[in-house]
Amino acid sequence: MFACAPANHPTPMPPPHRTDPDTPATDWHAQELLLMREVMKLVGRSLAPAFVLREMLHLMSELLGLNRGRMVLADEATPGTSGAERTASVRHAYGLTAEEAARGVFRWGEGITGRVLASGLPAIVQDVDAEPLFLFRTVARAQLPPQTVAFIALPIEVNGATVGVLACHRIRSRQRHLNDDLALLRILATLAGQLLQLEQLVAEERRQLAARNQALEHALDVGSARYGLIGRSPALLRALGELERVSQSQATVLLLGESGTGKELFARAVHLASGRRDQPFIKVNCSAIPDTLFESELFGYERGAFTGASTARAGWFEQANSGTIFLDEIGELPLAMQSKLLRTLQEGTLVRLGGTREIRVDVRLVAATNRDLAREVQAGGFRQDLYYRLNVIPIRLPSLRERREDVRALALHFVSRANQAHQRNVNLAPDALARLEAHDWPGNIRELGNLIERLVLLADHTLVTAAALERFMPTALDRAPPAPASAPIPPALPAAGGLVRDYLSATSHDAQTLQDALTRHQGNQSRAAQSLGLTLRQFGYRLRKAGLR
Ligand SMILES: Nc1ncnc2c1ncn2[C@@H]1O[C@H](COP(=O)(O)OP(=O)(O)OP(=O)(O)O)[C@@H](O)[C@H]1O
Repeated sequence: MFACAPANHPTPMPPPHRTDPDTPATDWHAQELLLMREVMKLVGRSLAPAFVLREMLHLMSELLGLNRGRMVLADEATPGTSGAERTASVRHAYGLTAEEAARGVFRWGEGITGRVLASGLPAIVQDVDAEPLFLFRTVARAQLPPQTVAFIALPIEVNGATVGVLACHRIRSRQRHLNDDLALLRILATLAGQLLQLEQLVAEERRQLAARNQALEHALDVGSARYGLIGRSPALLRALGELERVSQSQATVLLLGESGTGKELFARAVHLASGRRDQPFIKVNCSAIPDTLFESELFGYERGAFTGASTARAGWFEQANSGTIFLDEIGELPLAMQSKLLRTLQEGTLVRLGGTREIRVDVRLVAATNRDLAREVQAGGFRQDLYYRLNVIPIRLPSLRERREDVRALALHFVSRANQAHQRNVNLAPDALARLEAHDWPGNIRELGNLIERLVLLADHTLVTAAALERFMPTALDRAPPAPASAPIPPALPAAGGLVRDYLSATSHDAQTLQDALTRHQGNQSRAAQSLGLTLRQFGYRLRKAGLR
């Protein structure tokens, strides 16, 4: 007979039977204590429920004759599964074959096990043969002893919800009271629930740690392994992949891309990813050096090479020895210097200005340009042989338009950088981030970085919404076309003695002119300086004087 009894009113049991197979002298109380002691020892040894629960079922059988014990636990509900469709399966068992355990799957409400799952109440079947609801699904009748077999099933609860069933068979007629079994099984079911709850907590904690770990790994990835390059767009990762493939070789890398796409950061990444990472990285902006100074800047000079050369000086190439030299805007290199550069690249030697001695240098060249060098070659402005030499490994850097997915990450990166620099606490609202993402960014990352810096300094509220952002967004007016990439360097700076610049008043340009030049060139200081006929250094000095930097 099947009975679903509330926890504190177990079904009354028949008196012990004479045909009890147990030894009359069995001290059940001692057996129970032994079982509890062993189970507690197991818990102390391992909190892994799989191990403890299986051993618990084993001890139930060995010490108390509660056979074919099993834990039937709720299966993960797939989204949209209704209550009635939920299932539970045998997860831990003792005395069942693998096939029997595999058959033990029950829907909520199905058979005795399903009813315990659905009601949360214990069930005692005094005689499985007399109970129409008994399914014999897991263990066929033929596999059970021929005597009258009882079945006990108790709910396992976690946080007040039924998550499974602890069940077993026993010969009904034994010396030992069924009520005693029920009382003990209750304790074991409670313990099982606590172990499962603990397992859930550990799994949740582990999930949180894994997520945190992933976030930290991501930060590390972004911060160091990926050389400070923010972004995960396929276009950026493709360029980065190409970079990493060639970084170990000594070949010259030519970085191609619009202004502000991160060519300098990439050049540093080539250096950092190579075996030269502990050696110098020297950056030379070719557009900031007047023609007359190129040779002495790049290759150095000997004492007395020109008026004012009172001591010898090593040029950038020598200073970059064993490391990497980054020639930015290489399209600006005058033809005469192109030949000298080619010779140094081919022969690995240089001669200082005013000297005769050949100096050996081991330098890896990374060059960058936003010009179409092939066209320059056709137009006669760039040496073909140097072009071929430089173009061994061209890497094209995507514009920000081509990797809008990165705009958010970049914007947040710049916000945090500017907040730190200016001790502010400005944040971007989701609609502001969406607005930034929708913009075309003709000035690329530099333009985005500059906008965020202005915003952090000037925003009225700490949370910047799309509406508040609007006044900072570049207008058509700001988008005066940048100076043509092939514009000649303005004929400012006639050099005395070929190498010493003329004096130019430090107040030669007012703040507004400097700011306008910067705006016209999307914050690119080299180009802004160039457009005013200043060197980068002169421009920087004037910016500082005008309080703009
Ligand atoms: N992927 C990136 N992650 C973070 N910051 C970036 C990234 N790319 C560029 N930047 C930042 O954007 C600004 C412009 O980058 P960079 O100076 O390297 O551009 P560029 O292509 O060399 O420009 P130009 O050709 O005008 O010299 C810099 O402040 C740089 O730190």
